[in-house]
Amino acid sequence: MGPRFQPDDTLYKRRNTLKVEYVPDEIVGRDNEIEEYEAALQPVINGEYPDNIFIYGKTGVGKTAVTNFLLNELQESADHFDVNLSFITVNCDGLSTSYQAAISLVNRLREPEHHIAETGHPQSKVYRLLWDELNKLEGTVIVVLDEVDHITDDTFLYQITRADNNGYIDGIQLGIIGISNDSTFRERLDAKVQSSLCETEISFPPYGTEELQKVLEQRAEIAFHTNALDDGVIPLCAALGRQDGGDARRAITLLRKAGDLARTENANVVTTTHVERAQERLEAQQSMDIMRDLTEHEQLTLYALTTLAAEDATPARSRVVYQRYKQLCEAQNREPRTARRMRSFLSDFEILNLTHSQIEHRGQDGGTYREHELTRNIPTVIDALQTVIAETGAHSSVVEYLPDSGEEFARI
Ligand SMILES: Nc1ncnc2c1ncn2[C@@H]1O[C@H](COP(=O)(O)OP(=O)(O)OP(=O)(O)O)[C@@H](O)[C@H]1O
Repeated sequence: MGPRFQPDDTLYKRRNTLKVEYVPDEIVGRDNEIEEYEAALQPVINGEYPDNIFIYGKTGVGKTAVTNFLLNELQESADHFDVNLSFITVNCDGLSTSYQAAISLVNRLREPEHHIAETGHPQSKVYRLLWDELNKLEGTVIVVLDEVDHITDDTFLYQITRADNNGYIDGIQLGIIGISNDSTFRERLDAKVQSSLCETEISFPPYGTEELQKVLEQRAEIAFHTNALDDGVIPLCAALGRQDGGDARRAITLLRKAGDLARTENANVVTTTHVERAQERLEAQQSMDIMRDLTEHEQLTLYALTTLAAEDATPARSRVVYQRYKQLCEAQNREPRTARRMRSFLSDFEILNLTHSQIEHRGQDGGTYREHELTRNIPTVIDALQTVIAETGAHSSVVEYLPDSGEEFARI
């Protein structure tokens, strides 16, 4: 018998190009945004002071990909015209304060052996070190702050966007590019910071079906062999990607998952059925993540609705869900939230696509009420809620869905 794992290149030419880390050489379907962005960067090549730029849009709409692409092009043009340019990228994910952001930038500017510790310095020293490092550079310096909304206070942005005005830097032309997928971030900024960071603002809207199709076609050409995909595969991934918020990352992941399913089944081509099944799995995984991230009382509300579903008592009225929720809270010695609050959880579930609700009319008296049901199957929800079920106890209706028929769980 030969080795268990055999190389398989029937479908894929370069599967890695469908991974999130892959940086495309070319950007498709973002012409307008690229045009605006290019205009904002043009001063660099003219030797003029660059504008600070603020890029915003939902997740997966190409903000980072376009930024990397244009900065590479800008660097090439700068080299060509002998313009002195350097750029530094800081991903602010994990940096929650201005202090951490300033230290992180200092360290990005220093060689690893000269990095400073992440804590223990007076704030004034950190900024002094930052200005020292920046002043060692020459020409135009662009600092890219990706996921800038993770920095929760304005000090760092205030300092860095005003460094020149305040006389802290000298001899360099500093431009800041802030990137964010939080639509409320800009409004939360102090007015002064807002006006200096957002000198040029570029919005990246969600991708439409046609644009997603272009992105997917470009990627499929490098990732798959010719004829590895059935004709309907890319249009379907694009249409589903559009429905899921016009997110290119998700559309590309869907294509990869469909390819993987086809490969596992030793199929010679990827078909639309593979895409549909891959979509189902992605949705299940996504809702699983969402449910696990809910707060304790949200989980208890969902648990309550699930027990009703397991008793075949859904769609259930908010009032009925509340009774069950209270019972579960009591079992856990938790003070229940008000009925109104619990109803707001139920509305949120609908937005998250975990439940569906509809308004029913009471008949003669003309009143209305709302009824709720799960959109996910019971075993999936129970699986996601296992921690809260372990803490609360297993309601008799769901015992059969628990591992080992709930042997390990206290009963309610
Ligand atoms: N126009 C495009 N052409 C080719 N690939 C693209 C394009 N737009 C996005 N992508 C790809 O989709 C994925 C997500 O894009 P990107 O990281 O730029 O999104 P983003 O808007 O920065 O999202 P986030 O806010 O979540 O960081 C990346 O793998 C990127 O290569």
